Amino acid sequence: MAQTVASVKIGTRGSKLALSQTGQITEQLSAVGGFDAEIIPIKTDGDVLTGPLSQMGGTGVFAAELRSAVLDGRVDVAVHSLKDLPTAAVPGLALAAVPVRADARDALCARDGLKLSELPLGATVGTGSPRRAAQLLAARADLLIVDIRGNVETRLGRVPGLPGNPEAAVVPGKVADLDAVVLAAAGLGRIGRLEAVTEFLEADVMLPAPGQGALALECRASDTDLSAVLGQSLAAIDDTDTRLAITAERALLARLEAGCAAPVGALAHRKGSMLYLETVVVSLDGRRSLRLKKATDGLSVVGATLLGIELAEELLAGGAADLADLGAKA
Ligand SMILES: NCc1[nH]cc(CCC(=O)O)c1CC(=O)O
Repeated sequence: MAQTVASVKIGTRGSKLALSQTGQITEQLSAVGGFDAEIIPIKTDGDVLTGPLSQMGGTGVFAAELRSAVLDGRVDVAVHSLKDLPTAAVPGLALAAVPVRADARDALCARDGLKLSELPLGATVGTGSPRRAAQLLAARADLLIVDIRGNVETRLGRVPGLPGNPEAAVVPGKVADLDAVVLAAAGLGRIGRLEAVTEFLEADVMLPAPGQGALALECRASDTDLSAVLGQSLAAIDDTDTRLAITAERALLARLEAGCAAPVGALAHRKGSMLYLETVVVSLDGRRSLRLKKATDGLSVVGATLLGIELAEELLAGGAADLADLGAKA
């Protein structure tokens, strides 16, 4: 490289959350140095279309356009939220880095500082996620789940009085009509809205989506020019434990052939010489669930993958497919 500084194009969705996480990652990559970085927002169908997520072809819409931008050279690297990245491998793309995971938990953001157990009978809780809805109903059958979508701030805006919400008068026509919403703690942290959280939901109440809280950097698999410039930086931000955990979670999801709307939670973590994976499948009404946990001492990508596949097969043997439509996209 001698004295030349190459410019690396980093692709991201254009939402505030995506821009903020991409900005943070770009700073970490640049700290290792040797290149200039340019952040390029890519519009995705998920950003443009409105209406229920379930009618837009699933979460894959968020990732597909970013992925084609990498493949056709509009950008060199894409920064994805890992939980929005379909598990099927895309020829020509490589998972270049998985940075250390942020808080994987879901978080309740309720009016008046209320916790889940303190919400009044029949309280309204907003979420567009069947996984969150089913687990909320499993904990509190009386809740009224309201299907909402939109970006993180729009969702927070549905709950009156949350710290950081704009004054009601500033957003005419927007009603704060819900008792609570549930969002990923990681996303709230990345846009500086953690003070809206009234309760972090632990794994026994709500298991997160596979990959939640983690990011993925994807680049062209055969781009040797890029790896010469960026290889060291990518290696520096890659986190082995996070890679193992998300590998197990995603192998489970892939083996279940679970669609984006499947009420499946999964969370893995390494502790000492073991990798643990916990999973739950819940019927949409929250009445029936199957929860399993398994560990391996195979601390490798292969070991993690096998752990995910084996736990998925135990779920299927236990009747997971009778509890819920695992392939559900709607
Ligand atoms: N489905 C949207 C989405 N994709 C990634 C995050 C942020 C958290 C993360 O990186 O896992 C969110 C928002 C949310 O679920 O609250």
